[in-house]
Amino acid sequence: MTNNFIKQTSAKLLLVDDERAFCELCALWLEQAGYQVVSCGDGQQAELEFLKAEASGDGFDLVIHDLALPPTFKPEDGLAYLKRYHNTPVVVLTGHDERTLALKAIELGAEDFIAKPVDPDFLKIIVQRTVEKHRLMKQVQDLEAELKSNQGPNDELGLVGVSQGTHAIRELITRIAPTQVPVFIQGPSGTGKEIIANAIHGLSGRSDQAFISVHCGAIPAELLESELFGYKKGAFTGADKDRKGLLAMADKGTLFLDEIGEMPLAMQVKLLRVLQEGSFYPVGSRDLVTIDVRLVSATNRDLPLAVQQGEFRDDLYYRIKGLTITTQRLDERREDIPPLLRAFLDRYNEQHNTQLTLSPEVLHWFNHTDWPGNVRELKNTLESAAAISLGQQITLQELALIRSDLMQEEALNPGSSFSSSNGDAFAQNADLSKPLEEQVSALEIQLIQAAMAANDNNKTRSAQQLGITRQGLINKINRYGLGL
Ligand SMILES: Nc1ncnc2c1ncn2[C@@H]1O[C@H](COP(=O)(O)OP(=O)(O)OP(=O)(O)O)[C@@H](O)[C@H]1O
Repeated sequence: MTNNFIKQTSAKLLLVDDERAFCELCALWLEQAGYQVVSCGDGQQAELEFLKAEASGDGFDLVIHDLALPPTFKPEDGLAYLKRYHNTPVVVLTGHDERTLALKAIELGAEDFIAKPVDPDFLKIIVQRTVEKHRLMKQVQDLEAELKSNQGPNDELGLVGVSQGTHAIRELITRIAPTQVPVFIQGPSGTGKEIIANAIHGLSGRSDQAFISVHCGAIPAELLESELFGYKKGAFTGADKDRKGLLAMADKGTLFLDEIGEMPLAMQVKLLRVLQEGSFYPVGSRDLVTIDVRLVSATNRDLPLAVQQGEFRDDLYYRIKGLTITTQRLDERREDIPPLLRAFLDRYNEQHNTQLTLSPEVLHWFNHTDWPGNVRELKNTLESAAAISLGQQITLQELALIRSDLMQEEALNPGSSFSSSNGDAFAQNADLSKPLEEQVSALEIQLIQAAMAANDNNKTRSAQQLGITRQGLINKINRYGLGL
């Protein structure tokens, strides 16, 4: 109630009417109702005031606009002003017999109309209703935007994250995907290189064709050639029928050569030839196969160094290099951790038809632990914890069952990680001289602060974590005067 009152009374209004006495009277009524009012006698001056306020970041909440203004005093001309106040509601002032004009104004986007002579109570009601409606709409828009940005653009790219690095990669993907330029992705293991390759394919003109992923390091060297090129029946012992290779399968689509740094030198020569000529012979065949593939390759090795050391062919490196995308270790972009957790937990809940959340301590631990295995390790840890969790909320004790480092930390520093979630510890620390209500409030404050700290002060996520509504959380923050 108090909040509403403060908001309402601090609204800023632009009043545009050339009748000075009327303007002054209206302004007086509105100021008495607690509004800030700026009055203008003509449309041009009003537009100037409007733009000035917008530019200063303190725009108007509502424009009240007469339509018969100088120089023409024609209401039809006044209608032209309406579209200048984009995103700000306008209430028009009309003569008492100007019903058609009022309807036209509404059609053009005006929020409402007030017929002259103006009744002060009616004016205040219309102003209050319009201002409040737009504030609510704005709040909804802000919340939606906040929700989106908290999750990180978890769009069709599937690349979750809010860090500058992740944003830049997303931008590169959208720009390079529609072209035919080869893309080379380098970065540590588990940082999303395959997701990036997939996203490039998904946004390219080849998206309805195959995306063939070849794990060059996982296929034994002696099999790599037949896997890539395919073979003809009888080409070698065991080749009892013709078999199409991965290169041919990728025709018209995207070929993703993962761990290309592991490709044996002999195979590198053959691959280079295919990339240069766009054709090859399957093993044991004389029939030339022509292919058209978009090449995306990835490695966690330092490929230029491998080139220097003679372990990777420089001509192949320059052929595949095209545009280079470099992914960062998760520890270098820790702000991606909360949105990644959110996305993985949402996915887990959807797949398992559960509604698991993370306790504030668990979230805190995830945010402050080192992740040498990067996003893959984070995801596996979260999914394992979710799988063994018995309640609605994953607790630190459950996490400790699958993370020996957490156990050790607790053994070395008893009570450190578990204190606020361990019932026994809490009971031992309880101060029975204080009333229950006071202690419950103290615990509530602790949990709110922990959730807010673990969620980078994001109220929506903290509320989700605590299992309450966002408004509920805000009420508690205000009630306890936490000023978060
Ligand atoms: N930004 C991200 N958004 C969502 N999921 C991600 C992100 N980064 C990585 N992952 C997930 O982490 C796991 C590992 O990602 P991926 O296989 O793409 O990494 P990689 O860099 O190719 O690893 P490697 O070098 O070991 O092949 C996958 O389950 C992937 O879905």
